[in-house]
Amino acid sequence: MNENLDPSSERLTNPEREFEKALRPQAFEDFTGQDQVMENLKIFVKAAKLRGEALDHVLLHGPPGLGKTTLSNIIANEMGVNIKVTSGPVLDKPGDLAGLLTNLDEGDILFIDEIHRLSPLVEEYLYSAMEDFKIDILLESGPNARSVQIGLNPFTLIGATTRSGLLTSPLRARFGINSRLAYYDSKLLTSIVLRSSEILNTKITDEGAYEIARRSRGTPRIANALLRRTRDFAQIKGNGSIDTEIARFALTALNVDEHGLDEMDNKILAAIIDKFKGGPVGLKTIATAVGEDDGTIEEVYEPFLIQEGYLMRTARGREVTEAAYKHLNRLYPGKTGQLF
Ligand SMILES: Nc1ncnc2c1ncn2[C@@H]1O[C@H](COP(=O)(O)OP(=O)(O)OP(=O)(O)O)[C@@H](O)[C@H]1O
Ligand SMILES: [Mg+2]
Repeated sequence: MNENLDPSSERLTNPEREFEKALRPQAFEDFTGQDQVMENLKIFVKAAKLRGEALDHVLLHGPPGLGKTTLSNIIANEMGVNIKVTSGPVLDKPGDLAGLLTNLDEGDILFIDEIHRLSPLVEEYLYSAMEDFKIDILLESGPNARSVQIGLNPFTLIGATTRSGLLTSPLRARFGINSRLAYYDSKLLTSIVLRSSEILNTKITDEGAYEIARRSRGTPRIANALLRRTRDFAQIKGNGSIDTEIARFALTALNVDEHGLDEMDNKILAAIIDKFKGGPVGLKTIATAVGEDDGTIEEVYEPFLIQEGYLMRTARGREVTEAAYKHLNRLYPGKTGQLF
């Protein structure tokens, strides 16, 4: 897969990160889509502000690039509070967390990205902080060591995860607000592409924007990345503005197919068909066959392939659908058990 189009933010290059920042919506009204989630959040934020209280803890989950980090920053802006950002793997001892928590002002937000990767020790430490706004701190060490409980300012924890299935139930239960972000449809992504083009000062036709949008795996981050690449093609191969023709040319050159599946999507489907007779086959086996991490396949690629009807998750493993055979121009052997 082209590394710049990788939907997972961990692998973004520096210019990509800068670009994301510039395009990131700052207020509720700039954020497109996720209507149900947004409607609720707006109410919760408004109510918390009216009462002059910290917002309840928020868990945001969903595939990479759909707006979890963006939304957390928007919530901080709308609440008019500070946001401190950290992530699960970075917090390796309770002490790290204590330092962050004791520095929060009333109502502030602590954003923990990849919250499914907290160590059990840190996670447990978080429980009383979230529930009672209290933590235990160890004073001195050795024989004189004793722990004292200190109170924290009421704060809001926002946790983001691409893998909510890996959260423990005690942690999950401590979030009052639990929002799942879904893939965006082409219409919403078209408006996101149009908005981004305006910020980037790039001319684009509605049809050109739609062409990029419908091939972006339902993901704003990918739509923006494809827009950026397409803009390069428009500058070098055209007159700088983007229309359908330039968009098609660029997307083909970037190995994004007609249906918006990228190289890894197609590799996964092809492996299941060609090596495992269409499945069912286990996730780990697929991962080995395509040379990708099984967690990444499960959290990044699979949800979209399932949503688009190319793949099914069954009790016996992953199976491709007839649509996958058609998509890859392979002869469909019929359903299992009805082989001719
Ligand atoms: N609803 C939206 N409207 C406009 N732009 C959006 C929207 N959601 C996301 N974006 C754009 O997509 C980019 C990626 O979003 P963001 O970083 O918030 O995703 P994420 O869910 O946190 O991903 P990850 O799981 O990889 O951390 C942002 O820079 C932003 O510009
Ligand atoms: Mg993020």
